[in-house]
Amino acid sequence: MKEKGLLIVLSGPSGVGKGTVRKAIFSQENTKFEYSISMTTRLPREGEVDGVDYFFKSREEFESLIEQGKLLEYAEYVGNYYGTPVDYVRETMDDGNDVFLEIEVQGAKQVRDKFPDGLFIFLAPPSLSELQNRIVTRGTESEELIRNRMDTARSEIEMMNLYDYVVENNEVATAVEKINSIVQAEHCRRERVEKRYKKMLEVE
Ligand SMILES: Nc1ncnc2c1ncn2[C@@H]1O[C@H](COP(=O)(O)OP(=O)(O)OP(=O)(O)O)[C@@H](O)[C@H]1O
Ligand SMILES: Nc1nc2c(ncn2[C@@H]2O[C@H](COP(=O)(O)O)[C@@H](O)[C@H]2O)c(=O)[nH]1
Repeated sequence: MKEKGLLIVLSGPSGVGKGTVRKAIFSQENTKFEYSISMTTRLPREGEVDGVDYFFKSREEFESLIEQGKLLEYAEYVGNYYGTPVDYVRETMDDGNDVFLEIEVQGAKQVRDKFPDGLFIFLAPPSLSELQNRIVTRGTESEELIRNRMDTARSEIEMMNLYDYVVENNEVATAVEKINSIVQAEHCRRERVEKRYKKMLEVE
């Protein structure tokens, strides 16, 4: 039987650099992860493409997906819904491929409840002032939304002790290297456990 893929969850406050780090990971030639494109009711930002950055949905469409049980997790974040399509995640893992989710903290908590053996990584900012500086510099949010996202960030940072790993995003390349090593180490750990388990079953 095929080994199941690993579920990798990258989470952290808005503006910390999750998208930047994820894009850097996926731009590596040897990346073997599959990225799960989320659904959202947020309007596309300039340059964002439906089916690439997100699947953009109306509130009615999103609520219907919730009712049909089509989402692995979802959250209402600063006035919009965001969620992960469950079929894509399960099918990809069943095919033996690792799935990479880039989601906010409430959603990560729901995934943890459903997939306790997933790999949960919290991307942390060097400081709150640098976090604010990054959201402001990105230039995509109004002043009010920046305030809301920063308020939410404080409570999100308090949740970082629930994660398997915390990676500080000081330099993008260093954060990417750390995440690669964490995933590699997790694969090795699982292989070792699997071998011991098979050996034990052979003996008895
Ligand atoms: N290590 C870094 N050093 C300096 N700037 C960074 C770093 N990582 C990301 N940034 C910048 O910070 C801003 C926010 O990054 P990004 O959009 O990737 O964050 P995010 O966590 O995905 O945000 P959101 O959750 O709102 O989607 C961008 O302008 C990005 O270029
Ligand atoms: N719970 C989920 N959160 C998600 C998902 N996809 C993205 N996100 C997170 O939402 C915030 C805001 O995103 P933005 O694109 O509007 O800046 C950010 O933290 C994303 O990581 C998802 O499927 N579920």
